[in-house]
Amino acid sequence: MIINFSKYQGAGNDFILIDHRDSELKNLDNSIVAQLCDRRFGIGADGLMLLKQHDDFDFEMVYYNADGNLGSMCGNGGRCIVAFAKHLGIIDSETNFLAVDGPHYAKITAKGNWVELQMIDVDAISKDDDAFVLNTGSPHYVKEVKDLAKLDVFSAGKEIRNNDTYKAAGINVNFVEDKGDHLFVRTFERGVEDETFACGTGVTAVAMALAQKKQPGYIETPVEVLGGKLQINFDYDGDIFTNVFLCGPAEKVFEGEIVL
Ligand SMILES: N[C@@H](CCC[C@H](N)C(=O)O)C(=O)O
Repeated sequence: MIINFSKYQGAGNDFILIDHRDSELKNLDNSIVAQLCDRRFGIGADGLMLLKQHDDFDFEMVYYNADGNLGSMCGNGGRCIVAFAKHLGIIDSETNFLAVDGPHYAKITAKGNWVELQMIDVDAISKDDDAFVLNTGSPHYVKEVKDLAKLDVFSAGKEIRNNDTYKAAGINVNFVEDKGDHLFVRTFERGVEDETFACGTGVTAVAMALAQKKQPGYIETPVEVLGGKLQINFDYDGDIFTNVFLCGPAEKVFEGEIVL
């Protein structure tokens, strides 16, 4: 069986995308996903997505982490699958699609490769010592640090992700340094079990956690990640974050065929 795929990246968070609408591919074994995402024995990616037909939405997004397991919501993956849907001619510049955490609206701006994805509303942020814990479609731990460029994010993130509190369900671990006019964020991702170049639900969680220090209102948060720049916009009334948009580039890198 030959399966066509496209490789996309959003701020360096990279994904294999497969149009599953009339694909011969019925079920995707977890071990095959893990092998395709492997950077030495496969195509290489932080995750894999299937674009599926859906009766009530433009399409459905099914997301697997690089370890082969079905993941929770992936923000950068969501932005990339919107660009993929546009490439396939399924949508024009706006879409409503379904993901694991519910319906999402997104728009592609005139610049072409810039995708603004609406994320779920968030009304709960808890504390773990001096860190914040919240769910933006995926679970996130957010810790402010100094001199983030020098931090060993792999070791520090791995230790938190595997401590007694988080080991069973796992968590994505974000470290943030406030640079004044923007935030610098680095993330150890559950399911990749490594630092990635960007995490969309992660930077969204970071922007919300740090917005608690600000006056309520409409807040725009520019973020620098290892793979580029993202921006998070939302309304914050002091308790709840609504109209949340994750904005950034989503670009096709190459396409090819998988022989299964
Ligand atoms: N890279 C993602 C997050 C993907 C989900 C995550 N690894 C998990 O299952 O916890 C993003 O851009 O949000």
